[in-house]
Amino acid sequence: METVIKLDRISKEYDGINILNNINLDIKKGSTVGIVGANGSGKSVLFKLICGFTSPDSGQVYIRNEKLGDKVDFPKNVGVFINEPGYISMYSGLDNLKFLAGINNKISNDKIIQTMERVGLNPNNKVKVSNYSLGMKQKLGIAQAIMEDQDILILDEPFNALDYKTYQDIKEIIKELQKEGRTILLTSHNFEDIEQLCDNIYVIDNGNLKIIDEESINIYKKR
Ligand SMILES: Nc1ncnc2c1ncn2[C@@H]1O[C@H](COP(=O)(O)OP(=O)(O)OP(=O)(O)O)[C@@H](O)[C@H]1O
Repeated sequence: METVIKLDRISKEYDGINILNNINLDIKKGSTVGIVGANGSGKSVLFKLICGFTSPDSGQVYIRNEKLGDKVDFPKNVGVFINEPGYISMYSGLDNLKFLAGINNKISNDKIIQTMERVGLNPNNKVKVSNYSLGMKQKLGIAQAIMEDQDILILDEPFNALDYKTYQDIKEIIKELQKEGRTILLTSHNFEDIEQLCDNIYVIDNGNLKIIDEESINIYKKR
């Protein structure tokens, strides 16, 4: 299976502390990979390195065999969901997505509307995003990450602070995206979700990235 994300000996430190220490990672097309680790262990830093939002102190990130920082700083066709995504608060959800879609200008308004409906948002809802509930904002974030049919999805805590119904809805959407063959990188503080959704699970521990195998999985379930 083709490798779509490759981290080659990546190190990153902040304020003299090694957040990621010489890590390697190889993610195959169409797989779902979970990253777990304690608060502050470096999960978001890892995701930001893959999105090109920050650069490593050493090592290389390759997305679809293209080295970041060479010809491209930001990889193409990568959908990113980060916690508390920034929106234009006085715009409606639809207008926010239209604005964001205008950057690449590759999808129609119909596609945006369909994507909103897909994640359970009403495109005709004129409520400003500043008045959206947290769950609505999360759904809008997912819509933005998938609306251009991005084949790589970086989902940092997509289930955070959701009510049960919205949590289930977003989980179902992720399962559909898996069936569509998208490559997904996921974090969650709920190990059960990670276990249920992911083909491979890694933990960041003291700057090291280790795969969680069948033998060690019970240790993490208990945490
Ligand atoms: N821009 C930055 N400047 C300084 N320190 C940073 C920066 N970004 C991240 N860090 C530090 O890197 C460490 C890892 O942060 P990161 O956000 O990746 O943790 P995390 O594993 O995603 O945590 P959580 O589970 O709480 O979301 C933290 O100690 C954080 O303070």
